[in-house]
Amino acid sequence: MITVHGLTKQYGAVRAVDDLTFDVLPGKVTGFLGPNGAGKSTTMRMVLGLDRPTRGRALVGGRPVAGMAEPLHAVGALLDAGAVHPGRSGRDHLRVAARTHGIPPRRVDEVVDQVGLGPAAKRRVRGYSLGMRQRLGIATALLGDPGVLLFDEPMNGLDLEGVRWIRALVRRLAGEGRTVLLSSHLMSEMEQTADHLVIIGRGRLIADASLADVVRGGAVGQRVRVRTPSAGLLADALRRRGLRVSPADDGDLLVDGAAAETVGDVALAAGAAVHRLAEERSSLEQVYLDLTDTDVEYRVADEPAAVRS
Ligand SMILES: Nc1ncnc2c1ncn2[C@@H]1O[C@H](COP(=O)(O)OP(=O)(O)OP(=O)(O)O)[C@@H](O)[C@H]1O
Repeated sequence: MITVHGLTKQYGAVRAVDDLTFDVLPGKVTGFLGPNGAGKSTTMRMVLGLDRPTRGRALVGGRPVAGMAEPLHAVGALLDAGAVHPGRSGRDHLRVAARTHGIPPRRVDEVVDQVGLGPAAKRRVRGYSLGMRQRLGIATALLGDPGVLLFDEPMNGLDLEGVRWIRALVRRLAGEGRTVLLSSHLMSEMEQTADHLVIIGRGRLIADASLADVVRGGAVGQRVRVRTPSAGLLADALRRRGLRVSPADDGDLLVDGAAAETVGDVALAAGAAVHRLAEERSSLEQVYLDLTDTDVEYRVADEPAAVRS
Protein backbone atom coordinates (compact mmCIF):
# COMPACT_ATOMS: atom_id res chain seq x y z
CA MET A 1 0.00 0.00 0.00
CA ILE A 2 1.09 3.56 -0.71
CA THR A 3 0.03 6.30 1.70
CA VAL A 4 0.30 9.92 0.68
CA HIS A 5 -0.64 12.47 3.33
CA GLY A 6 -0.55 16.24 3.05
CA LEU A 7 2.23 15.84 0.49
CA THR A 8 3.60 19.18 -0.74
CA LYS A 9 6.61 20.07 -2.89
CA GLN A 10 7.72 23.61 -3.53
CA TYR A 11 10.39 24.32 -6.17
CA GLY A 12 11.18 28.01 -5.68
CA ALA A 13 8.03 29.83 -6.76
CA VAL A 14 6.43 26.69 -8.22
CA ARG A 15 4.25 24.54 -6.00
CA ALA A 16 4.56 21.27 -7.94
CA VAL A 17 2.53 19.21 -5.42
CA ASP A 18 0.03 20.88 -3.12
CA ASP A 19 -1.28 19.11 -0.02
CA LEU A 20 -2.06 15.78 -1.70
CA THR A 21 -3.68 13.03 0.35
CA PHE A 22 -4.64 9.62 -1.06
CA ASP A 23 -4.01 5.90 -0.56
CA VAL A 24 -3.13 3.39 -3.26
CA LEU A 25 -4.52 0.00 -2.31
CA PRO A 26 -3.22 -3.49 -3.10
CA GLY A 27 -4.92 -5.79 -5.59
CA LYS A 28 -5.90 -2.96 -7.94
CA VAL A 29 -4.43 -0.97 -10.77
CA THR A 30 -4.66 2.69 -9.75
CA GLY A 31 -4.38 5.11 -12.64
CA PHE A 32 -2.61 8.38 -11.86
CA LEU A 33 -3.90 11.05 -14.22
CA GLY A 34 -3.29 14.73 -14.71
CA PRO A 35 -2.37 17.20 -17.43
CA ASN A 36 1.28 18.00 -18.21
CA GLY A 37 2.97 19.57 -15.22
CA ALA A 38 0.24 18.45 -12.81
CA GLY A 39 2.81 16.96 -10.44
CA LYS A 40 2.55 13.22 -11.16
CA SER A 41 6.27 12.58 -11.62
CA THR A 42 7.15 14.73 -8.61
CA THR A 43 4.68 12.78 -6.47
CA MET A 44 6.10 9.46 -7.67
CA ARG A 45 9.65 10.62 -6.99
CA MET A 46 8.67 11.58 -3.43
CA VAL A 47 7.00 8.18 -2.91
CA LEU A 48 10.26 6.58 -4.03
CA GLY A 49 12.36 8.75 -1.71
CA LEU A 50 14.13 10.41 -4.67
CA ASP A 51 12.82 13.85 -3.74
CA ARG A 52 12.20 15.26 -0.27
CA PRO A 53 8.73 16.61 0.44
CA THR A 54 8.52 20.23 1.55
CA ARG A 55 5.69 19.07 3.83
CA GLY A 56 3.67 15.93 4.43
CA ARG A 57 4.68 12.33 3.86
CA ALA A 58 4.66 9.52 1.33
CA LEU A 59 4.99 5.96 2.68
CA VAL A 60 5.27 2.50 1.17
CA GLY A 61 3.97 -0.24 3.45
CA GLY A 62 3.86 2.36 6.23
CA ARG A 63 7.55 3.34 5.90
CA PRO A 64 9.46 6.02 4.00
CA VAL A 65 11.42 4.43 1.13
CA ALA A 66 14.40 6.76 1.80
CA GLY A 67 15.11 4.90 5.04
CA MET A 68 15.03 1.39 3.56
CA ALA A 69 18.30 -0.56 3.21
CA GLU A 70 17.15 -2.62 0.19
CA PRO A 71 14.18 -0.76 -1.31
CA LEU A 72 13.89 -2.99 -4.43
CA HIS A 73 12.26 -5.62 -2.19
CA ALA A 74 9.53 -3.19 -1.15
CA VAL A 75 8.94 -1.11 -4.25
CA GLY A 76 9.83 -1.32 -7.93
CA ALA A 77 9.55 1.59 -10.33
CA LEU A 78 9.81 2.50 -13.96
CA LEU A 79 10.42 6.24 -14.04
CA ASP A 80 12.72 6.99 -16.94
CA ALA A 81 13.47 4.09 -19.26
CA GLY A 82 16.52 5.96 -20.59
CA ALA A 83 18.31 5.96 -17.23
CA VAL A 84 20.50 2.89 -17.87
CA HIS A 85 24.24 2.73 -18.65
CA PRO A 86 24.21 2.45 -22.48
CA GLY A 87 27.44 0.44 -22.67
CA ARG A 88 26.16 -2.38 -20.47
CA SER A 89 24.08 -5.31 -21.62
CA GLY A 90 20.57 -5.57 -20.22
CA ARG A 91 21.56 -8.67 -18.29
CA ASP A 92 24.62 -6.95 -16.76
CA HIS A 93 22.47 -4.00 -15.71
CA LEU A 94 20.12 -6.42 -13.94
CA ARG A 95 23.02 -8.38 -12.39
CA VAL A 96 24.48 -5.20 -10.86
CA ALA A 97 21.10 -4.18 -9.44
CA ALA A 98 20.57 -7.72 -8.08
CA ARG A 99 24.01 -7.83 -6.43
CA THR A 100 23.51 -4.54 -4.57
CA HIS A 101 20.26 -5.90 -3.14
CA GLY A 102 21.40 -9.40 -2.21
CA ILE A 103 19.15 -10.87 -4.91
CA PRO A 104 20.34 -14.24 -6.30
CA PRO A 105 21.59 -14.19 -9.95
CA ARG A 106 18.95 -16.75 -11.05
CA ARG A 107 16.31 -14.09 -10.39
CA VAL A 108 17.85 -12.11 -13.29
CA ASP A 109 16.96 -14.95 -15.71
CA GLU A 110 13.44 -15.11 -14.28
CA VAL A 111 12.71 -11.42 -14.85
CA VAL A 112 14.36 -11.48 -18.31
CA ASP A 113 11.91 -14.27 -19.23
CA GLN A 114 9.02 -12.55 -17.53
CA VAL A 115 9.38 -9.37 -19.59
CA GLY A 116 10.19 -11.21 -22.83
CA LEU A 117 13.60 -9.59 -23.32
CA GLY A 118 15.00 -12.94 -24.50
CA PRO A 119 18.32 -12.94 -26.41
CA ALA A 120 18.34 -9.09 -26.44
CA ALA A 121 19.35 -9.24 -22.76
CA LYS A 122 22.92 -10.07 -23.90
CA ARG A 123 23.15 -7.00 -26.17
CA ARG A 124 24.27 -3.54 -25.13
CA VAL A 125 21.47 -1.23 -24.04
CA ARG A 126 22.75 1.40 -26.52
CA GLY A 127 21.12 -0.55 -29.36
CA TYR A 128 17.77 -1.13 -27.65
CA SER A 129 14.50 0.12 -29.09
CA LEU A 130 12.24 2.13 -26.78
CA GLY A 131 10.08 -0.97 -26.26
CA MET A 132 13.12 -3.00 -25.19
CA ARG A 133 14.23 -0.24 -22.82
CA GLN A 134 10.77 -0.24 -21.26
CA ARG A 135 10.95 -4.00 -20.83
CA LEU A 136 14.38 -3.73 -19.21
CA GLY A 137 13.11 -0.99 -16.88
CA ILE A 138 10.18 -3.17 -15.88
CA ALA A 139 12.49 -6.18 -15.37
CA THR A 140 14.53 -3.99 -12.97
CA ALA A 141 11.35 -2.98 -11.14
CA LEU A 142 10.34 -6.63 -10.73
CA LEU A 143 13.78 -7.85 -9.63
CA GLY A 144 13.13 -7.70 -5.88
CA ASP A 145 9.62 -9.19 -6.23
CA PRO A 146 8.17 -6.06 -4.58
CA GLY A 147 4.61 -5.69 -3.34
CA VAL A 148 4.37 -2.13 -4.68
CA LEU A 149 5.02 -1.00 -8.25
CA LEU A 150 5.06 2.47 -9.79
CA PHE A 151 5.07 2.95 -13.54
CA ASP A 152 5.39 6.49 -14.90
CA GLU A 153 3.98 6.68 -18.45
CA PRO A 154 5.05 3.11 -19.31
CA MET A 155 3.06 3.12 -22.55
CA ASN A 156 4.69 6.26 -23.96
CA GLY A 157 6.03 5.64 -27.44
CA LEU A 158 5.13 1.97 -27.52
CA ASP A 159 3.45 0.22 -30.43
CA LEU A 160 0.11 -1.52 -30.02
CA GLU A 161 1.70 -4.84 -29.11
CA GLY A 162 3.82 -3.13 -26.43
CA VAL A 163 0.81 -1.29 -25.02
CA ARG A 164 -1.17 -4.54 -24.85
CA TRP A 165 1.72 -6.26 -23.16
CA ILE A 166 1.96 -3.56 -20.45
CA ARG A 167 -1.79 -3.66 -19.93
CA ALA A 168 -1.75 -7.44 -19.38
CA LEU A 169 1.32 -7.20 -17.14
CA VAL A 170 -0.08 -4.57 -14.77
CA ARG A 171 -3.40 -6.42 -14.57
CA ARG A 172 -1.55 -9.60 -13.67
CA LEU A 173 0.60 -7.84 -11.05
CA ALA A 174 -2.51 -6.38 -9.41
CA GLY A 175 -4.20 -9.79 -9.66
CA GLU A 176 -1.33 -11.19 -7.59
CA GLY A 177 -2.32 -8.74 -4.84
CA ARG A 178 0.34 -6.12 -5.53
CA THR A 179 -0.20 -2.37 -5.31
CA VAL A 180 0.15 -0.86 -8.79
CA LEU A 181 0.25 2.89 -9.50
CA LEU A 182 0.32 3.71 -13.20
CA SER A 183 0.52 7.17 -14.71
CA SER A 184 -0.51 7.76 -18.30
CA HIS A 185 -1.81 10.43 -20.63
CA LEU A 186 -3.69 7.83 -22.65
CA MET A 187 -7.21 8.01 -21.28
CA SER A 188 -8.50 5.24 -23.48
CA GLU A 189 -5.73 3.00 -22.17
CA MET A 190 -6.54 3.95 -18.59
CA GLU A 191 -10.16 3.10 -19.21
CA GLN A 192 -9.14 -0.42 -20.20
CA THR A 193 -6.47 -0.88 -17.55
CA ALA A 194 -7.29 0.90 -14.28
CA ASP A 195 -9.74 -0.07 -11.50
CA HIS A 196 -9.31 3.12 -9.54
CA LEU A 197 -8.26 6.65 -10.48
CA VAL A 198 -6.40 9.41 -8.71
CA ILE A 199 -6.67 12.58 -10.80
CA ILE A 200 -4.60 15.67 -10.02
CA GLY A 201 -4.37 19.13 -11.53
CA ARG A 202 -1.80 21.82 -10.62
CA GLY A 203 -0.54 19.64 -7.82
CA ARG A 204 -3.94 19.30 -6.16
CA LEU A 205 -6.30 16.37 -5.84
CA ILE A 206 -9.24 16.48 -8.26
CA ALA A 207 -10.71 12.99 -7.89
CA ASP A 208 -10.00 9.80 -5.95
CA ALA A 209 -12.59 7.21 -6.92
CA SER A 210 -13.21 4.00 -8.81
CA LEU A 211 -13.09 4.24 -12.59
CA ALA A 212 -16.82 3.45 -12.69
CA ASP A 213 -17.66 6.28 -10.26
CA VAL A 214 -15.53 8.80 -12.12
CA VAL A 215 -17.19 7.95 -15.42
CA ARG A 216 -20.66 7.89 -13.82
CA GLY A 217 -20.02 11.25 -12.19
CA GLY A 218 -19.32 12.90 -15.53
CA ALA A 219 -21.37 15.65 -17.07
CA VAL A 220 -23.38 13.23 -19.19
CA GLY A 221 -23.75 10.61 -16.47
CA GLN A 222 -26.10 7.83 -17.46
CA ARG A 223 -28.39 8.60 -20.35
CA VAL A 224 -30.71 6.57 -22.55
CA ARG A 225 -31.08 7.21 -26.25
CA VAL A 226 -34.36 6.03 -27.72
CA ARG A 227 -35.60 6.03 -31.33
CA THR A 228 -39.34 5.92 -31.87
CA PRO A 229 -41.80 7.00 -34.57
CA SER A 230 -43.99 8.37 -31.72
CA ALA A 231 -41.50 10.80 -30.18
CA GLY A 232 -44.11 13.28 -28.93
CA LEU A 233 -46.20 10.57 -27.30
CA LEU A 234 -43.23 8.92 -25.61
CA ALA A 235 -41.68 12.23 -24.49
CA ASP A 236 -44.94 13.17 -22.77
CA ALA A 237 -45.19 9.78 -21.07
CA LEU A 238 -41.58 9.97 -19.84
CA ARG A 239 -42.04 13.52 -18.53
CA ARG A 240 -45.14 12.39 -16.63
CA ARG A 241 -42.81 9.90 -14.91
CA GLY A 242 -40.66 12.86 -13.85
CA LEU A 243 -37.83 12.13 -16.31
CA ARG A 244 -35.89 14.80 -18.20
CA VAL A 245 -36.26 14.31 -21.94
CA SER A 246 -34.58 16.26 -24.72
CA PRO A 247 -34.49 15.74 -28.48
CA ALA A 248 -31.17 14.76 -30.11
CA ASP A 249 -30.13 16.27 -33.47
CA ASP A 250 -31.16 13.11 -35.33
CA GLY A 251 -34.67 13.01 -33.84
CA ASP A 252 -33.89 10.43 -31.13
CA LEU A 253 -34.94 11.23 -27.59
CA LEU A 254 -32.31 11.55 -24.84
CA VAL A 255 -33.53 10.59 -21.37
CA ASP A 256 -31.27 11.69 -18.49
CA GLY A 257 -30.58 9.54 -15.45
CA ALA A 258 -32.89 6.67 -16.50
CA ALA A 259 -32.21 2.97 -17.02
CA ALA A 260 -33.05 1.43 -20.40
CA GLU A 261 -35.61 -0.88 -18.70
CA THR A 262 -37.57 2.10 -17.36
CA VAL A 263 -37.72 3.79 -20.76
CA GLY A 264 -38.75 0.50 -22.43
CA ASP A 265 -41.51 -0.07 -19.86
CA VAL A 266 -42.85 3.47 -20.22
CA ALA A 267 -42.86 3.09 -24.03
CA LEU A 268 -44.79 -0.19 -23.82
CA ALA A 269 -47.39 1.30 -21.47
CA ALA A 270 -47.77 4.37 -23.73
CA GLY A 271 -48.11 2.23 -26.87
CA ALA A 272 -45.03 3.80 -28.52
CA ALA A 273 -43.00 1.50 -30.79
CA VAL A 274 -39.28 1.47 -29.96
CA HIS A 275 -36.85 1.10 -32.85
CA ARG A 276 -33.67 1.59 -30.86
CA LEU A 277 -32.85 1.76 -27.15
CA ALA A 278 -29.32 2.29 -25.87
CA GLU A 279 -27.66 3.36 -22.61
CA GLU A 280 -24.91 5.92 -23.05
CA ARG A 281 -22.13 6.88 -20.66
CA SER A 282 -19.53 9.59 -20.67
CA SER A 283 -16.18 8.36 -21.90
CA LEU A 284 -13.36 8.73 -19.41
CA GLU A 285 -11.67 11.12 -21.79
CA GLN A 286 -14.69 13.41 -21.78
CA VAL A 287 -15.02 13.28 -17.99
CA TYR A 288 -11.30 13.86 -17.56
CA LEU A 289 -11.36 16.92 -19.80
CA ASP A 290 -14.30 18.28 -17.81
CA LEU A 291 -12.57 17.58 -14.52
CA THR A 292 -9.23 19.12 -15.37
CA ASP A 293 -10.87 22.07 -17.07
CA THR A 294 -11.05 24.16 -13.89
CA ASP A 295 -9.03 24.49 -10.73
CA VAL A 296 -11.99 23.58 -8.55
CA GLU A 297 -10.94 20.94 -6.08
CA TYR A 298 -13.41 18.26 -5.22
CA ARG A 299 -13.70 14.58 -4.65
CA VAL A 300 -16.02 12.28 -6.55
CA ALA A 301 -18.16 11.14 -3.67
CA ASP A 302 -20.26 7.96 -3.34
CA GLU A 303 -23.15 9.97 -4.68
CA PRO A 304 -22.52 9.59 -8.43
CA ALA A 305 -23.90 12.97 -9.45
CA ALA A 306 -21.96 14.88 -6.79
CA VAL A 307 -19.11 16.00 -8.94
CA ARG A 308 -18.66 19.72 -8.84
CA SER A 309 -19.07 22.05 -5.92
N1 LIG B 1 13.42 19.84 -10.25
C1 LIG B 1 12.51 20.77 -10.51
N2 LIG B 1 12.77 22.09 -10.35
C2 LIG B 1 11.85 23.02 -10.58
N3 LIG B 1 10.58 22.77 -11.01
C3 LIG B 1 10.25 21.49 -11.19
C4 LIG B 1 11.18 20.42 -10.95
N4 LIG B 1 10.54 19.25 -11.21
C5 LIG B 1 9.30 19.56 -11.59
N5 LIG B 1 9.11 20.91 -11.57
C6 LIG B 1 7.86 21.62 -11.90
O1 LIG B 1 6.84 21.07 -11.11
C7 LIG B 1 5.62 20.94 -11.83
C8 LIG B 1 5.17 19.49 -11.84
O2 LIG B 1 6.02 18.71 -12.67
P1 LIG B 1 5.88 17.14 -12.85
O3 LIG B 1 6.98 16.71 -13.77
O4 LIG B 1 5.80 16.49 -11.52
O5 LIG B 1 4.48 17.01 -13.57
P2 LIG B 1 3.85 15.77 -14.35
O6 LIG B 1 2.44 15.70 -13.95
O7 LIG B 1 4.69 14.56 -14.14
O8 LIG B 1 3.97 16.28 -15.84
P3 LIG B 1 4.21 15.47 -17.21
O9 LIG B 1 2.97 14.72 -17.46
O10 LIG B 1 4.44 16.59 -18.18
O11 LIG B 1 5.42 14.61 -16.98
C9 LIG B 1 5.90 21.54 -13.20
O12 LIG B 1 5.52 22.88 -13.18
C10 LIG B 1 7.41 21.41 -13.33
O13 LIG B 1 7.92 22.38 -14.18
